Amino acid sequence: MSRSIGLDETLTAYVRGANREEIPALKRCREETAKRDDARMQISPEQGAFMDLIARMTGAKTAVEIGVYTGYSALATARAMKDMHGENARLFACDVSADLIGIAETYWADGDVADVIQPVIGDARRTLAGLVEDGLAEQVDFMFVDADKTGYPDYYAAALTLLRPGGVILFDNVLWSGSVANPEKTDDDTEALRAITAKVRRDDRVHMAFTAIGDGLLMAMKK
Ligand SMILES: C[S@@+](CC[C@H](N)C(=O)[O-])C[C@H]1O[C@@H](n2cnc3c(N)ncnc32)[C@H](O)[C@@H]1O
Repeated sequence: MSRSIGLDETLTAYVRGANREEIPALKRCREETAKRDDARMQISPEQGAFMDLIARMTGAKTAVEIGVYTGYSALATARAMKDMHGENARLFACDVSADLIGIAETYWADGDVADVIQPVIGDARRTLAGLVEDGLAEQVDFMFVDADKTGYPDYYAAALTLLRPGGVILFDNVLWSGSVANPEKTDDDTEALRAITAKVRRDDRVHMAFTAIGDGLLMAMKK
């Protein structure tokens, strides 16, 4: 599991203690995922709390997540959505890995949100195009992008079609552990993250904020 960039252990503990306790299914997802070698892919509990609130602030009834991993962020989001809209909420949870979706589904069942999460296995570029074909243009309230960094520009283009006016998109990892501010880092992922930040910054179709929550969270609201 990740911790917010720049915070030491003491401040991280304070931030976690200042937030409300996770529901048991989120706690189990976090604790069991921590035993995996790739656990740093998971968002932090404070980012989960933040996403819960953004979902509530946008009144999210229809949402899309790209990059599920073991299901923590989708569970946090779907729980807020189901509290507001009951079984009418729908979160499309996209990942290339059927194995990971299978793990996530155990936590979603535990958190009583399996009925409002529709897992979609495959490359998210195709999944998003499919959602547009299925008539979801301008129907989506909230999107969270936390997958392959070089895909972010494509996900943003699709998001501008899918989001309703006032809908919000969050891009995770836009600080990339600080690499984006290091001119010596020119790998594809770092360059893609710089590019999406620059693109959103100059895009008149959205309001935006670049924040240092987690590993950097770029937020945009469609006008
Ligand atoms: C950083 S993890 C997501 C963490 C997750 N949001 C959480 O809360 O724990 C990134 C995920 O993106 C998935 N992924 C990578 N490339 C993808 C693609 N092109 N389409 C869909 N999912 C992808 C990976 O399989 C992985 O599970």
